[in-house]
Amino acid sequence: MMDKSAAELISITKSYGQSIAVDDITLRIPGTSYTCLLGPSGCGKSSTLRMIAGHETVTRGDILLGGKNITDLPPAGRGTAMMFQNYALFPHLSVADNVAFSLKMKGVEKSARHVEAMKLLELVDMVGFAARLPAQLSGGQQQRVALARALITNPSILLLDEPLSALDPFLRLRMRSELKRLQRELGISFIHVTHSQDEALSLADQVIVMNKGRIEQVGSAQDVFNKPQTQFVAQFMGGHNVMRDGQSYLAIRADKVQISKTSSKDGAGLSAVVREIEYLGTTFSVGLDEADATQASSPISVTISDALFSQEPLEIGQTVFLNWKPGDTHRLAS
Ligand SMILES: Nc1ncnc2c1ncn2[C@@H]1O[C@H](COP(=O)(O)OP(=O)(O)OP(=O)(O)O)[C@@H](O)[C@H]1O
Repeated sequence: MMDKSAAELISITKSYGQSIAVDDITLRIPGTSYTCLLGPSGCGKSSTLRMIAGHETVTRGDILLGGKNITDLPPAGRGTAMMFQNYALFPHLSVADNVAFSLKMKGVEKSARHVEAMKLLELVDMVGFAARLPAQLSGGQQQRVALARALITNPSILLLDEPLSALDPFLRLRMRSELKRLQRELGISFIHVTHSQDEALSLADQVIVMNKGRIEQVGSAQDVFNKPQTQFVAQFMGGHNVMRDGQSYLAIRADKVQISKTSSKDGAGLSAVVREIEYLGTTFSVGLDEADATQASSPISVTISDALFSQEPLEIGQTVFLNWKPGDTHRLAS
């Protein structure tokens, strides 16, 4: 039997008037998986999520969940639940009543919905806060309540729109592992929209990189980071240099480029001038310009360990030679 939490988007397009926000995307979300939709602002990731949730109509295409076509179903009839960026809790309702809200709408009797709400609050470790109002909670606690409220409908897919962006960096890391734990424990699929590369890489079984309403690349976190297929993905994921090689482009990770102060005997190595040195704690990031570029070329970024840099410190303005193993380069499609 088909996994209830597997979804398919088939040739989905979303237009707002004349402008196309999502342009004919086709996508498979495996069951019981954590998927991140990643891309810059305006690339269409929220529109895609809202179409899956049923909060936005689909201009063209079909959405299947567990093999069933849900394209034209109302949000509550889809088997999806959504958690919003601002949590959207009702300020005048207690935590328990917020969590139980959708059961009330379904006509579930008071004591039964209270029992369910407490179960969900236990799942997110918030039982002790059941009687409080949202205003009496921290941002992280409000978020847990919002999660409990979304999960009480027993969805096959939980949709999360920038769920961590309102939290401070410390809490963000904690909630990140919490989300992953919940997804595993519940055995459903999470689809999480983010513009943060770190967030997507650390959470997702499947990363979907979007750009201008289209999908640039789909793959595991490691694939998308180590084997970017396009210039956009290499540059957006960061940590890579994109270099022209004849008619095409190559990507190479910043930590795979070696800097030496002298050229090797066979004269190999790209001559470059050090323009910037940034200390990042355990590593140094060195920015360089190609010394004899015939045309405008983008700066090259090299990451070296703290230990290596200390052995042979570099100076701004110094000319050095860059080398890398051919096997570490990666040809880009465009
Ligand atoms: N309700 C709307 N009416 C008109 N245009 C819209 C509407 N919602 C989104 N858009 C446009 O559609 C495009 C995609 O927006 P969307 O919110 O899906 O992108 P996003 O990748 O989620 O961006 P962000 O990270 O900034 O939220 C943008 O150009 C946006 O201005």
